[in-house]
Amino acid sequence: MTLLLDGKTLSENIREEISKRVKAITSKGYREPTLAVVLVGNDPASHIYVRNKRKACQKVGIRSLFYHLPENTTTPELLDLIAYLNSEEKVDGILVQLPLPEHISQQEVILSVSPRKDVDGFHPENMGKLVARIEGGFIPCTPLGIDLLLKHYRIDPKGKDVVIVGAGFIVGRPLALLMLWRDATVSVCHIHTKDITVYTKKADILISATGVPHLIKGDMIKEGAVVIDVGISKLGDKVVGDVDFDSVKHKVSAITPVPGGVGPMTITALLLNTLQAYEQNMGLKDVGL
Ligand SMILES: Nc1nc2c(c(=O)[nH]1)N[C@@H](CN(C=O)c1ccc(C(=O)N[C@@H](CCC(=O)O)C(=O)O)cc1)CN2
Repeated sequence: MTLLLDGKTLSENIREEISKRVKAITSKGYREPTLAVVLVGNDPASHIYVRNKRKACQKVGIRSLFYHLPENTTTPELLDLIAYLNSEEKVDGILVQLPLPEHISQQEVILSVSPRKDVDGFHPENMGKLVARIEGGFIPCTPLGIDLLLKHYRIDPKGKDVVIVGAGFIVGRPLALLMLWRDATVSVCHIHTKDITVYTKKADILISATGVPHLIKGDMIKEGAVVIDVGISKLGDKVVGDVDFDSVKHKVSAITPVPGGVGPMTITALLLNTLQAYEQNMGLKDVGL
């Protein structure tokens, strides 16, 4: 029997716990946690993600401040806004929705966010903590969401062959570091990999994050593997993942659906990171809370 790794239900349960924690803290007279969400331009998918993130914040008692800047915003203008948000004591977390318009330097923007408010975990200081296995940094949201999903279903990457298809900055690279932290043997396939099937067929845990609809077919997978699908694409009016679910589902021991798998876990991880930023900013652990 194939196990469906249900990110939607797990997310709802974790969000309920976050909500309780926020209520417990604010009922003692502390201000609410605050996330600044920055969106530049009019990418329709980004608008939807930002709206969903803000809705999720509202539901658990996190205040979100929304900064929507026009498409022609310059890098210095965006850096000015981030400098202001860095200096604002009452802003705990800063999220700059990606992708940014091409004329903006993503690298400069990522470097400008204070590592203490970097709830996306993209700043080199947080990535460095991931490399060095230092607790207390921020882990990027999709890798953290996948880690939580695996833990919940008691799928331990330790000693397993984990194959990641896609070496992007948001998912593939930080996920490889996190799976190494969990003591997996990690392979990362990317656009220049000669034959990804050589790798996918060996995977105990296969994670695909390419955005290429139905790239992964049943004949590319080992019997009994765990398959995690990070891709989200539109085929007509249907939302599909990187994995050809129908040809894969009978061959695997566990699989995430799209939608309802990794996507909701990404947003839940953002809420957890924001709560962590808030608790660190307010020194709540120091006062025994
Ligand atoms: N600053 C960031 N930008 C981006 C990130 C990120 O982590 N930080 N990740 C992606 C997009 N993303 C969040 O921003 C994201 C994508 C998808 C989902 C989601 O819940 N998907 C649903 C399906 C949605 C649909 O029907 O279209 C699902 O899988 O169930 C959440 C977050 C790029 N940018």
